[in-house]
Amino acid sequence: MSRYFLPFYNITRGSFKKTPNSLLSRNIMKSLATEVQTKSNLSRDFNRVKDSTINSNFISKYYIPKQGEVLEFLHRYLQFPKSTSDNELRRIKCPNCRQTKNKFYTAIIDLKSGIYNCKVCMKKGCWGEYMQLISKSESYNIINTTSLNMGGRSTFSRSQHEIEGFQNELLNDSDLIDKCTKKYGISLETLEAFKVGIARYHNNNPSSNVSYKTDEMCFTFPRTAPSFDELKRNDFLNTKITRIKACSIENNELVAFDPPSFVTGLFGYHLASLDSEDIILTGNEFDAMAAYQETKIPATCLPSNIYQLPLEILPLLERFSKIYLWLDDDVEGQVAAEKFAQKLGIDRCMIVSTRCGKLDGPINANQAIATGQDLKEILNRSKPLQHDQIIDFENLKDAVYREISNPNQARGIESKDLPGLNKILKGHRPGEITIFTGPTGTGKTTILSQLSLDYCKQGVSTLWGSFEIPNVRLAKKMLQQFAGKDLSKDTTEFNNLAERFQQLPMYFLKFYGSTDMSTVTDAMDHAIHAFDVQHVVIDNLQFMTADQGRYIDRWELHDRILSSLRRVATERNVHITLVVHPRKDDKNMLDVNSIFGTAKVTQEADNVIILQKVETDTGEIRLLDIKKNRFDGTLAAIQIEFDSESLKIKQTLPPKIRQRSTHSTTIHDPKLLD
Ligand SMILES: Nc1ncnc2c1ncn2[C@@H]1O[C@H](COP(=O)(O)OP(=O)(O)OP(=O)(O)O)[C@@H](O)[C@H]1O
Repeated sequence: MSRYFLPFYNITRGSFKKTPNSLLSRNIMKSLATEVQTKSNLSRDFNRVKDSTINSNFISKYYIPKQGEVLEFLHRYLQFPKSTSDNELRRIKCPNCRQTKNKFYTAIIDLKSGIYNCKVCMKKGCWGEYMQLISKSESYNIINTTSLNMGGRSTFSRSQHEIEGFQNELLNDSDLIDKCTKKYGISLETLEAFKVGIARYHNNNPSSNVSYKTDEMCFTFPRTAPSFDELKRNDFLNTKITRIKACSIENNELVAFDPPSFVTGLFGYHLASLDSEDIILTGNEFDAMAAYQETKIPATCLPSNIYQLPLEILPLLERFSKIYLWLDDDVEGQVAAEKFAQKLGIDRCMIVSTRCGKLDGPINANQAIATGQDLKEILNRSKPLQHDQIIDFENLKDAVYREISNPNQARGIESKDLPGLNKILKGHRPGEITIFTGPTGTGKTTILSQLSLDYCKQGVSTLWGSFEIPNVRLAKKMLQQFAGKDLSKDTTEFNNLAERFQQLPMYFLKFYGSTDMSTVTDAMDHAIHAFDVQHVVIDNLQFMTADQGRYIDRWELHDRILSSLRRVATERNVHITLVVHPRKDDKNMLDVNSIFGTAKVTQEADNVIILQKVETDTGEIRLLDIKKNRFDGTLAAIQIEFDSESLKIKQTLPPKIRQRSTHSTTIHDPKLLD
């Protein structure tokens, strides 16, 4: 039966209704007529991102600017908007017209929607288009580990023929299919529809320490993407398998991606025919299958294991007028859902809360199906994200409950390498600024490299701005820390390690040495949009601003930079770690007043960490000394030891944490140094 004879469902009004036959055929003709158009738009958007480099700045046409965003952007990109009689409108230079003396400021932009139109060329455009035309993507200069030549195979490890056979392997294993039905509630038909299979793969999950040398039997979840190169029927969306995600059947920590380098594609994308208006986006494959099985709405999941919606995926979702974001109903899941809704356009996104207010309800679609819930009902109770405005407690209640019931997630990501740090700072939270200082050459970069890697392995997408040491040297240091040993003594493991390392959401700014802050801010903004960056490390303020501030005082320049970083941290909800050198004084121990700059530097910071180098009778020791902690005020120091094999620090055992009063002027009790 052709898909056009399937009943049309209308769930926008919260109910499933069969469409009458006459209307149905009209709808069919209409959708057939628009399909060719939809397909060519999809092809154009898809190819634009696929063929471009990592600098691409694709912005969804559904994206809605936040309050004040349009004006701020116009000022930042020196567009000098002119006022009009209407307070909501500004006259601007048209980004499409060729400008001549007589033709200036020919366009009008709406400050709320960002929609612009030009009275000379008659071009009308949305805010996303305007931003793309004005901000030059080449200037972003961001690279990932693949661009650093640390491996990066982007072709399959198996032949196309073998990959196509994975599905049959599963179909022949009735015990496993039985298990899927009993354990996950997923039927054979659903497994077949999503082309799920089985095959042996070795682990390349960077966050697990499990051996990656032996192959394990895994479920294979293919990612599919449109294929435009064949001259087939134009009313049909051809797709092809672009990447396989393999998850061990026995151990869910074991995950492999084939090819390891990112390739555009989504799980179950082939199930969304060209006339599909709606799609469900879930956290993982079993959630997507559960949602599709019960609601019959095409469903897909995030491409990797973390809350990241890469830029390359956005064009694939442009054709849907409604996107249900069905992520885990906890703090991390709902924060990610809100972020993705902004990126995809809040007016077409519905946020699904699986618990539907029930405190002990299921957390995701897979748990919901396993516990016999009505998934259609859960979907019907989804809500749109509110536009920026004042909200009452009723609207905040669910979020407050999620924070109370998930205190660990609310405290932030904990360091696995330095448990003592968690006892003091409690975790690494978005929206904060950490100032990190210490005497020259004592290991600031080394420690931040280790800590950022620690958080990144747990899914925190990270952007490094290394203005002092070249990216290749920093990445080499990080890879050694990732391996936990000196790779120069035995290079045989390099390829395997690089394959796992490049799965990390780790990005590097290509800027080096003195760089204008507005250029850095643009790149940061872009990385937050494109790679869902949650942690930015800037090493260091002095190198980034060297030779700048000729016309203003250097300290004033630093103050302005701190204000601008504060804005990014708060508005974009990212953690910014900034290395600031101390003033040149020869005091043995440093304190907050030793940090270079005015008091504003430490005032703007939520956390201040000082790497102390202390001479004792028994030799020199190093401490990580937390001097400011806005989260709960705990101040203490931990003693650390450096291992030159792994280039990592560890806390000396047993942890010697000494609580100190915030107002104490005593720096350290010498007994700490035993
Ligand atoms: N805790 C430590 N103890 C001893 N040596 C260390 C320690 N941490 C790092 N090192 C080594 O010291 C050297 C300098 O380290 P690193 O570049 O991290 O210091 P830094 O404080 O960032 O330097 P700078 O002040 O120049 O920015 C490196 O060779 C590194 O391997």
